[in-house]
Amino acid sequence: MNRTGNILVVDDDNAIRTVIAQALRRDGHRVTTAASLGECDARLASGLPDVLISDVVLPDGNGLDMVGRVTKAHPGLPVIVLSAQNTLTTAVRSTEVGAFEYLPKPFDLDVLARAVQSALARGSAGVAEPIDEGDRELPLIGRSPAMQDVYRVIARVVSNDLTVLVSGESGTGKELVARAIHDLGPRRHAPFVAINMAAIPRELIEAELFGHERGAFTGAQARSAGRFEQAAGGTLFLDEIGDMPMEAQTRLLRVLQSGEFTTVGGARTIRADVRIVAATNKDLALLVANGGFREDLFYRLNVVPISLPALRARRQDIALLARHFLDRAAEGGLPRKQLDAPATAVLEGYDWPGNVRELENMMRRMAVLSRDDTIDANEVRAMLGSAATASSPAAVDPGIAAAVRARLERMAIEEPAALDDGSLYDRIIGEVERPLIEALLERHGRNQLRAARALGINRNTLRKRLDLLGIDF
Ligand SMILES: Nc1ncnc2c1ncn2[C@@H]1O[C@H](COP(=O)(O)OP(=O)(O)OP(=O)(O)O)[C@@H](O)[C@H]1O
Repeated sequence: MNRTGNILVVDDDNAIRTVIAQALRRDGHRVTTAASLGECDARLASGLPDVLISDVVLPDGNGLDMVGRVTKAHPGLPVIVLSAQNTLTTAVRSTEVGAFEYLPKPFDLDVLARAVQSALARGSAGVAEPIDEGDRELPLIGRSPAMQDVYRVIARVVSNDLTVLVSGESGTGKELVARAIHDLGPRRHAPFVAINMAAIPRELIEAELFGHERGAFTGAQARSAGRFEQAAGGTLFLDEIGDMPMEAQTRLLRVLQSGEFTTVGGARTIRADVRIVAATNKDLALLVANGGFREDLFYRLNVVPISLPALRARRQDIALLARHFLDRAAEGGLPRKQLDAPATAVLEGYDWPGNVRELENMMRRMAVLSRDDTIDANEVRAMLGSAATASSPAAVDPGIAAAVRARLERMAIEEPAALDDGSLYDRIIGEVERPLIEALLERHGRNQLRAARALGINRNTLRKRLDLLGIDF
């Protein structure tokens, strides 16, 4: 059954305030509103609501500072933060100041209604203690809805020790997420230690993880601390966990169950005081189904799953990331460069099989190689090679796209039957092909060999096309 309660909505945008208030009233809640921090303080002074909903940017100050004060003074009051500044900073700051929930704008009213329900259900049963916030730089760039989801999960796990399993294609930022979880949480003053299961010989993985005693195996000349010990108090990042050999999986599972581990070849048992973040670019559930990964270990690791989107699934972040990497290159002493709008469009149209890493590397190369301060679309296309032109809808000149659309519209009026008679492809391509070939012949002094080379077709093909299109040569 739905609970109802007193809700205070703080937002300086009249329309948003009204829409939220109406929706919540429809659900049976009693709603008061405030358009500023001053008004909010006045409402709070005359009585606490059951749930406070607040925007971040308010005309007389920052909503998050107010939320921090309110949650400190009234730890039982659940606060839902709304924000159009959709960064990891806002998501994490919201959690740190003790907010119950963070919703990036624009949000779905149903989602807000559900958040209000769980806030009422939680009531004073316990809201996260506010954490003191220093000025920490947050590394993850991206404002797409897919990244917002990632930020919300990160914000939820930073202050606890739940095991996180990050999955995503290579270069999507899995290690960066692991580091963010470490850097933002209470373990940040202890080490972050990474180990890549795919990069270490299989027979050495257990010794690397748990350490070994002198003489434990051939070549073990001295006692060596493993990564679990090195990461004590901090975070252990198990990269490419899908490549972990079975025996090591069994041992890892025992450690996760008992909270203790034994060094290889030694009787010493050591308490495992680490937070585990694992990552995989393989489908671990599939590996489990095929018998390549222990099911019980999978569940132990997959307590909080974070799935990172491929860059092509969040194209709206590409411009932001590209600028960020150019700025970083400039800070690192390389020439400062910027991208013009068509160049950005080409980047946005490319599929980025290597994800953010590929974009980062390319921006560094552009910073070095591009001649002008402003990088243009041709340079980007040249750098991306044929892949960009072939796969990228954004790489099509907008003028050509508009001309083709206009041609189709004219056809629809003048000869509508042609739209359905199966000749469309040849007709339209023919219309584009003719001026292209003519222009190139002209450019190369009617030298067919050179025109064919420039077109990337052989001379015989060019001749056939000239014949077919009835072009004089
Ligand atoms: N959202 C992001 N914002 C800024 N930089 C990013 C982001 N995602 C990834 N990067 C950068 O891209 C590069 C690759 O990221 P990372 O090493 O975390 O990827 P990964 O998924 O762990 O890759 P792999 O599976 O190949 O190990 C790094 O240099 C990282 O700093």
